[in-house]
Amino acid sequence: MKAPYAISIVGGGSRYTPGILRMLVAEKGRFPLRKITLYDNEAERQDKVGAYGKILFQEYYPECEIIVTNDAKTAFEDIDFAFMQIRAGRMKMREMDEKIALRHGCLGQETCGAGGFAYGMRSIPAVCDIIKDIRKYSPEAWVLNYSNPAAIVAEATKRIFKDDFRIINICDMPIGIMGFYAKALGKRPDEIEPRYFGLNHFGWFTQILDKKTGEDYLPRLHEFFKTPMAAVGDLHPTDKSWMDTFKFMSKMIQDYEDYLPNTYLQYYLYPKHIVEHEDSNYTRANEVMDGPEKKTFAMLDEVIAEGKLKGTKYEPKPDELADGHAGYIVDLATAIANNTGDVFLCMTENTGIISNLTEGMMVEVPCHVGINGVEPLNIGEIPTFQKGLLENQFAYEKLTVDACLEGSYKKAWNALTLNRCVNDTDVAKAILDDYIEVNKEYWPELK
Ligand SMILES: NC(=O)c1ccc[n+]([C@@H]2O[C@H](COP(=O)([O-])OP(=O)(O)OC[C@H]3O[C@@H](n4cnc5c(N)ncnc54)[C@H](O)[C@@H]3O)[C@@H](O)[C@H]2O)c1
Ligand SMILES: O=P(O)(O)OC[C@H]1O[C@H](O[C@H]2[C@H](O)[C@@H](O)[C@@H](O)O[C@@H]2CO)[C@H](O)[C@@H](O)[C@@H]1O
Ligand SMILES: [Mn+2]
Repeated sequence: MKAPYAISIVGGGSRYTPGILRMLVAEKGRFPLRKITLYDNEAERQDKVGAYGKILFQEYYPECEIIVTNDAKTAFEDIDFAFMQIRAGRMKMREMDEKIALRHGCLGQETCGAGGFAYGMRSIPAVCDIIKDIRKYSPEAWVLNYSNPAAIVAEATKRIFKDDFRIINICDMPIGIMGFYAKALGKRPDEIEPRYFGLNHFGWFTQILDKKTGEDYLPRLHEFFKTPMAAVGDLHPTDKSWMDTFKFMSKMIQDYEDYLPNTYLQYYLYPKHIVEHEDSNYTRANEVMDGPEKKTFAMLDEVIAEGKLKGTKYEPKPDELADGHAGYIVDLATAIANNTGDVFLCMTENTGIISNLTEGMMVEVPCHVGINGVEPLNIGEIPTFQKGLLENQFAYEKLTVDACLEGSYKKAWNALTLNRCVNDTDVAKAILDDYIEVNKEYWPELK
């Protein structure tokens, strides 16, 4: 692999793609491209993103070719990287995932609880079929996957693409939280580094280290975030449900003295509280469709109508690039291409990294990343409380992948019963049967 690189963005119609394109322009010095291909199984939205991308690259990256396609061969031939961010079933199925669970009195969430189970059952075949295509045309391309639910996708890709070290599953939540910690510390995000363990969307920060002095800021942050208002204010100005999520972090920190929790642990440690505060007629999927998604595509329409970016209100400005989502995946690709060994949180097989957890679990831990892939830092033994939670969550994730790959109704039922957000045999069956009804075109048949 040599610069300038060729990359494919899989799920090119994603609302995150414009941000990634802007980040690639900004990082062309460290990570130069010769070709970028947008690939999607739908045309309408991707064509808009593609038209925006062509204007952006015409003005800021003329040396890089940009192609928009629904054809796998065109998308995956002769590429060095695939950035994957598909949503199997799109937002309409996310809405179903969330509302069906709530109808049964259980958490409805994109990647957690019963919602995450339904989403995982769709994502496994969709993501794995695409990776098979990528491997057909570019056997050594790096596959950097954001497609959720990343924990379940990581467990499935580990099994189906054994030892394929160029498939890396990642999440931007810890980096989003770290951005928040940095503000509270009065530091830049790149001045601090996490020590962390867990499964994806189910983990804990154990240290927040100053990269220069090695000082651990976790105790200071623990004290700071015990004050509810400190956990939000202008530290994370975003929409209501994210503000609520970051506010709730204070409650978790007051209740749990050890470590700093990933925000997603709220769903597993306080499922009753969360369900009581959900609106089963208007869930996060509705908020996203009415909010960020609508805003992004309105922006694209305006830019396309204008036919330019320079001199308009949408002209990309360097200080407006603070996009954790785009930054993370571009930084990761840059670390691989330049063999930097920088530390990223990635999902990787537990080969003794966490000595008292099941071998093979796809744990999310700090890894040095370079041209030979991820090299995890050792974690050692973890406390019984976290071990108990993680082993149960892993059993749920493993059974979900088993159910999908084997077409097993029983294992799907077992998985849902095990999930801390369901935790009841009869409720699990009722939810499963409702999900089967609406997922016929996405799930394998379960017998
Ligand atoms: N890992 C993380 O931390 C993280 C962070 C943010 C978003 N995400 C994930 O990124 C993905 C994209 O999010 P979004 O809100 O932009 O979703 P979206 O609804 O815009 O979908 C993205 C694109 O995927 C395409 N797609 C769906 N199935 C496909 C298939 N089989 N082949 C090719 N394309 C397909 C859709 O047509 C759509 O254009 C989701 O899975 C989301 O959960 C992950
Ligand atoms: O509810 P959504 O669709 O807005 O977000 C779901 C995703 O949330 C996390 O990603 C966040 C990120 O952590 C945050 O810092 C900011 O960048 O927004 C992102 C997307 O909204 C989570 O990591 C993803 O897995 C979820 O898909
Ligand atoms: Mn995530």
